[in-house]
Amino acid sequence: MSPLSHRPYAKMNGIGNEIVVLDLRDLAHAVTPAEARAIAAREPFDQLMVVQAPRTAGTDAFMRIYNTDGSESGACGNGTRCVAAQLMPALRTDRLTLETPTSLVVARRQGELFTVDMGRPRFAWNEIPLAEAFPDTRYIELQIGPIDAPVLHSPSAVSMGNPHAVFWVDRDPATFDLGRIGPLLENHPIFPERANISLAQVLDPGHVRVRVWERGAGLTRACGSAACAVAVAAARLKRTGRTVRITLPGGDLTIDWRERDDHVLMTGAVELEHHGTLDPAWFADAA
Ligand SMILES: N[C@@H](CCC[C@H](N)C(=O)O)C(=O)O
Repeated sequence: MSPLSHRPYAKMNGIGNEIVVLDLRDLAHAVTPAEARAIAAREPFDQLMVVQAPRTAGTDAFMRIYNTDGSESGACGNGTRCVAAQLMPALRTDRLTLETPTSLVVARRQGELFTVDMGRPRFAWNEIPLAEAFPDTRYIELQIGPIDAPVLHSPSAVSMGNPHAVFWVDRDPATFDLGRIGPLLENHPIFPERANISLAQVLDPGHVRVRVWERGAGLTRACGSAACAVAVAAARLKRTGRTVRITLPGGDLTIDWRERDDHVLMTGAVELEHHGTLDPAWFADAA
């Protein structure tokens, strides 16, 4: 029987980003991609946040992030807020330091809102990563559609601990068929580790409307790291200031790209949908 059998989980969302939080702090088990996919098939999520016992002094927990397709991500802003909402009451704190395989993330609570320090954005082509050297990633050479009338072109590329491409559009992102275009761009050879794809419409210097196709998960109602990527890319292009409201289909996030230390802070709400228990039958084919 899978060690995950009968484990309780929390189904949550971060402004519509569907998140399952699985607390395995008392169980030494590395969730496999097949197990993540098995859970996604019965309790659909955009990300599965697996919380494990802390590995480093000064941290509160270790965390791994799985997409619907079983792949792992280096960052998940909305999921981190959900993990914070689950752990903070039990640990009797409003501030947590969470370790992932690639970074340390600090989360704070202020009333109903959770702020996650997503760290520093990275803009170098090989850190995003891109398959070719681009000296300036504010716009990269990439387009889809007819060569003389592309549907989308010249995205900004950013790493927020995971790869993002941001296409600037001048009408409501909902009017694009992102469900069709998203997979083509996610898997474009220019992104050797695939990419999260955002369409962003700057409404004014303090407000951007965004729609996201997530790597490994598809169309989503929200993506926190994409909101951060859009905010820093827009500020780099001087299209916005460093503090912006990002409106996603599921709701709003406030992103503050702090001048003092270059860190990106993401603030928003979370919602608990229900609690559940992992059924042993789900893992019958996930060995
Ligand atoms: N929804 C997340 C980002 C999820 C990770 C992404 N699909 C990837 O593979 O990088 C967020 O809120 O940041």
